[in-house]
Amino acid sequence: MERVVIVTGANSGIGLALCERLLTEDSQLRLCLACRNMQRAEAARATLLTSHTSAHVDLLHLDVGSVQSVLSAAQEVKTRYKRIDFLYLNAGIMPNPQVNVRAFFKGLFSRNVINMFVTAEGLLTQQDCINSDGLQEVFATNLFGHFLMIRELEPLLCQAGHMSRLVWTSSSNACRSVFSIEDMQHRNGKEPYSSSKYASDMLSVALNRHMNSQGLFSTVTCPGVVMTNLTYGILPSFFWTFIMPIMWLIRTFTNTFTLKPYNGAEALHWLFFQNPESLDPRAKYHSLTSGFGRNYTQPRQMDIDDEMSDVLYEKLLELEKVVRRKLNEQNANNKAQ
Ligand SMILES: NC(=O)C1=CN([C@@H]2O[C@H](COP(=O)(O)OP(=O)(O)OC[C@H]3O[C@@H](n4cnc5c(N)ncnc54)[C@H](OP(=O)(O)O)[C@@H]3O)[C@@H](O)[C@H]2O)C=CC1
Ligand SMILES: CC(C)CCC[C@@H](C)[C@H]1CC[C@H]2C3=C(CC[C@]12C)[C@@]1(C)CCC(=O)[C@@H](C)[C@@H]1CC3
Repeated sequence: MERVVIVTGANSGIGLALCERLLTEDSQLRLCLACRNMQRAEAARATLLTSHTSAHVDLLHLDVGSVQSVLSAAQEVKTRYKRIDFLYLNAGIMPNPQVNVRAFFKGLFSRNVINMFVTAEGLLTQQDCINSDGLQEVFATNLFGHFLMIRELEPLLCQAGHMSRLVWTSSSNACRSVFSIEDMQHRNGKEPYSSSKYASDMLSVALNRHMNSQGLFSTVTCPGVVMTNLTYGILPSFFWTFIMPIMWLIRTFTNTFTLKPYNGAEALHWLFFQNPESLDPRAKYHSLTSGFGRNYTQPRQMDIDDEMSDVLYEKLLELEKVVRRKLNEQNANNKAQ
């Protein structure tokens, strides 16, 4: 039976590179690109079909930052497929990023310099906003929409005698000290991206505890620093081109400067071939590229508290109830009018 693989945010960057790599390995896949912009999704599909002419590539309209869109998309998935083998939770945003140039130059001459280039800890802030569901946009896109999608697709992900997989594109920018369980949406902070990525790491740990017995396994990855639309939103592409020789040099010290989307997708691709029971649920699987350009995957332990990850899971379930209630009320009001 052909395997069904859904990738969110598949129309560009790491998501698109993953699709390309998966089709190269298995042309029998049923690959579904879940994207918010159908024009960009069509273009990505056309690119994939140019190199894989007989591939099965479906499109799904999904704005993962909108509750209504997630519910409609999940409904559509249930009519199309009987089972999901892999759900790659890759879509992500970092809106209005600001680089703290002072902290950067201070870090450059500190003992922490390598860590600064790997994690960007303390270097980046973002301006978040509230979306039409009343949720913080970064939290809604990077975490909650994906959570809701998983909940909706449980019947297709948890099937007797079969193992299904969730794979998160997290980040080494995920930081425990930035996340607060009392403010899981990060309404009061300036690092919503880092907070949302740490939350996805915790959610993955909690999902494994709650869902492994039903055949659902979750894994977290970090693609490294990759030149994509996300990084071009931090600094313009000409700047990155200008500092490229320095980035190649940094690669010889850290291996986390994977730079190309193909390299950044390494861990996502590697996980596709692993037995989920042999993976460490508390590890983040990093895509790495050596100074000589060799790609490989390496697990690194995450700094996660089991108790806090369970509290987060419960809080997400509570929020799910609230947003569903709100949506039902809205729909009832619309009908009454
Ligand atoms: N680049 C890097 O250095 C790193 C990236 N990551 C993570 O990798 C993932 C992929 O990002 P990357 O490839 O770099 O950047 P891109 O911006 O190229 O890719 C992000 C993808 O997510 C999609 N997306 C964004 N918001 C939504 C939404 N609301 N609904 C559906 N799709 C959405 C984008 O669609 P659209 O084209 O319509 O905007 C795009 O396809 C992200 O989760 C990011 O946080 C992690 C660490 C480092
Ligand atoms: C002269 C300039 C002020 C130089 C600034 C360099 C920074 C913009 C980069 C240094 C480390 C980079 C980095 C990321 C973005 C760009 C830097 C801050 C990420 C945060 C991109 C997205 C991620 O998820 C992380 C894994 C990256 C970590 C390193």
